[in-house]
Amino acid sequence: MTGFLTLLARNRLALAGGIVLLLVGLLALVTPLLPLADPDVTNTSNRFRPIFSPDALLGTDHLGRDLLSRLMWGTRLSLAVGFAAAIVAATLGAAIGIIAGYYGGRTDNVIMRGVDMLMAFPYILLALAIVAALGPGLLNALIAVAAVNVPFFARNIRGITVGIAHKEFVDAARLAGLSNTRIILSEILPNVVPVIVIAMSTTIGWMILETAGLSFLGLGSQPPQADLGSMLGEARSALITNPHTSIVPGMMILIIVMAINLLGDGVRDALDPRLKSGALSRPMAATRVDRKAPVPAPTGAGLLDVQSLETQFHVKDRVYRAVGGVDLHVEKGECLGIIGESGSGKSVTALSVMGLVASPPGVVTGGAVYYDGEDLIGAPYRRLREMRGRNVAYIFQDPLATLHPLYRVGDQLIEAIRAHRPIGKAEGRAKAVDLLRAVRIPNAETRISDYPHEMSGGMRQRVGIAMALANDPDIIIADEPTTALDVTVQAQVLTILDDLRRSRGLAIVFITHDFGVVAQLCDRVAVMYAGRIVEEGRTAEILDAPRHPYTARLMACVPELGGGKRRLEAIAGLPPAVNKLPPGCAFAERCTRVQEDCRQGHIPLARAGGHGVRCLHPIDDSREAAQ
Ligand SMILES: Nc1ncnc2c1ncn2[C@@H]1O[C@H](COP(=O)(O)OP(=O)(O)OP(=O)(O)O)[C@@H](O)[C@H]1O
Repeated sequence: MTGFLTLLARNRLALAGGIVLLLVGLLALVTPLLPLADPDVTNTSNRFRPIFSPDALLGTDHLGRDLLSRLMWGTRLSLAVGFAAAIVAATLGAAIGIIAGYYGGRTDNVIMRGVDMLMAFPYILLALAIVAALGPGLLNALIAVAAVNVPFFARNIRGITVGIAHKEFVDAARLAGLSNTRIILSEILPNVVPVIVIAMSTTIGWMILETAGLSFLGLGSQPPQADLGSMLGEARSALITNPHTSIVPGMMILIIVMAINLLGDGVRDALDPRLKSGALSRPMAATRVDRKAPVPAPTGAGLLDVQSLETQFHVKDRVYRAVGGVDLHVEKGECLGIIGESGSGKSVTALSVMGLVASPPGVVTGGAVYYDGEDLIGAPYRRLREMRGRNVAYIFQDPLATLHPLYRVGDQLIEAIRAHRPIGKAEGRAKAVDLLRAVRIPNAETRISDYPHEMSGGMRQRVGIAMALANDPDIIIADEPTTALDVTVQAQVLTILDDLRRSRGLAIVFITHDFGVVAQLCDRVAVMYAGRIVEEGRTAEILDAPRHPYTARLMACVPELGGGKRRLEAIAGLPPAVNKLPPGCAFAERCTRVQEDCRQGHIPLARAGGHGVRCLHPIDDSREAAQ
C-alpha cells in the first residue's frame, strides 16, 4: 500500500487531481455544518444576483436561491450518486463477469448474451428507458446509470477471469479440494481487484456526468432538490442573459471530472508500474542515443568491438545505470561468454549492440559498438535494420515468447529469410527445411508445418537458432538460450551451437548464469557485476585461477558432479540497485577482501596479458580462490 501511494504521489497530475478531489469531498462532507443559506428557499425579488454580491458570493439563480449553497449541496449529492452508481455497477458487473468467466460453458453463454443485449442499446436510450419505467427521481437515475455500466464491467472482468481461471494455481486450488466459492474468493478475486479498481477509477467521472445528464433532462433530482445536472438544466434558459448560473455548476462538474480522471489515470499507472516505466508504451524502432562524451575511436580489436558502452533507463527522475562502461570484443569464429548474477546488465549490454533496448525508457548514453569498423550506436535506423539478423542475430531465452503462436514455424522462418533476401516462397521453404536440418530437427519437412505449441521446448529453441542462422550472420548473440531447457536438451543445443560455430565460422556471444556452459562452449569469458565487466580473460585461465573475488565467489556457488561433498557458499547480500551505485567497487559491500580504498574513486580494469581484473586487491593465489 505504501509503495502504491508513493508511486501515486510521484505522478504530479494524479497528485493534483487527488488533492482537488479530496478538497471537494471534504467540502461536500462538511456542507451541513457550514453557515450557508437554505439552498431551496426562493426569493424572486432577489433573482439573478451576480457573482460577488454582498449577501450571495456566487450570486443567485432564477428563483433567487443562493447559488453557493445550491452548489455545495448539489456537489454533495452528485458525488454521492456518482460514487454509489460506480460501486453498484462495479460490484454487480464484476460478480457477473467472474461467474461467467469462471464457470464458462452454458453459464457464460447465457450471461454474456444477456450482457450483449444490454450493450446493443445506445446507453443513453437505455438509461432513459429505465428512468421512464421506474419514474423520474435521483434514486432511479442512480439505478439507470449503474445498470447501463454493468455490461462494461462484466465484459472486462469476464475476459480477465477467463485468463486466470485456466492458470495452474487455480488448477492446484481445485485439486487441493477447494470449493468453487473459495477458489473465486481466494484465487480469482484478488487477481481481478486491481482491474476493477482501475476500471472504476476511470469511469466514476463518466458516471457523474451521466447522472448529471439525466438530471439535466429533468429525470434525475427533482425540484427543489439541487444536484449539478439539475442546476445546469434550470440555468439553461438564462444561459445568455445570466451565464453565471450555468458557469457555476458547469465549472464544478469540470473540476470534479478532471480531478477524478487525473487521479484515475494515476491509480492505473501506479497499479501497473509497467505503464510508468514505459514498458507498455510503443518503443522506438531503435534505442535512443544521447552520447555526451566524445565517441571512442575504433581499436580494430575483433569483429565486434564494444567500447565504454553505457546504457541507462530514464524513468521519471530516476536514472538506472544498467550498463556503466563496458568494453568487449569478439573475434570471428570466437565464442565469448558473458556471465553474472541476475540484473548485472548482461542482456541490456547485448541488446544495446543492435539498438534493441526499448526506448523509452532506455538510452545509450556513451561509448561505441564497432562492427567491422562501423559504429552501430550512431548508425541510422535503416542501416541497423539491414544489419539486424543479417550481420548480428539474436537467440533469446524463451522461444515461446519470440515465436508467433498463430503462425507455423516454417512460415516464420521463411519470413525471416525473405526479410533480407528477395527469394520466392518455394526457395524460402527449401532453405527453411535446410535450416531445420542444420539444427537437427528430425523430419524437418513435416515439422516445418508445426505451430510453436506443437513442439517441445528444446525443439522451439532449435527453431530459434535456425531463425538466427537464417541469413548467415557473422555474430550470434545468445541470451541464456538454454536456461529453460533440461540438461540433456541443453547439452544438445550447446553442441549444435558449437558445431555451427566451427562449421560456419560464427562468432558467438553467449550470455549465461552457468559456469558449466561457459567451460563447455566459450573461448573467453567476461564476468559482469552491476553493469561493469569485473574480470575478463581466457576461459581456462579464469576457471583455473579467478582473480576477482566476485568471480571466485560465483564459481564457489556452482555444484560439481563427482567433486565430493562440499558446502556451496552463497554470496551474502544483494547486488546494489543500479540507480544507487556506490562509489568505488560495486561489490565492496559483499566482498570478504574489502579494504578502505575499495570504496573510493573509479577502479579501472587492470590488464596483465589477456587477463583483465577490476579489483584493487585481486586474488593472487589459486588456493585462495578456491577457498
Ligand atoms: N525497463 C527498465 N527500467 C528500469 N530498469 C531496468 C529496465 N530494464 C532493465 N532494467 C535494469 O537494468 C539492469 C540490467 O538488467 P539486465 O536484464 O541486463 O540484467 P541481466 O544480467 O541480463 O539479468 P538476467 O540474468 O536476470 O536476465 C537491472 O538492474 C534491471 O533492473
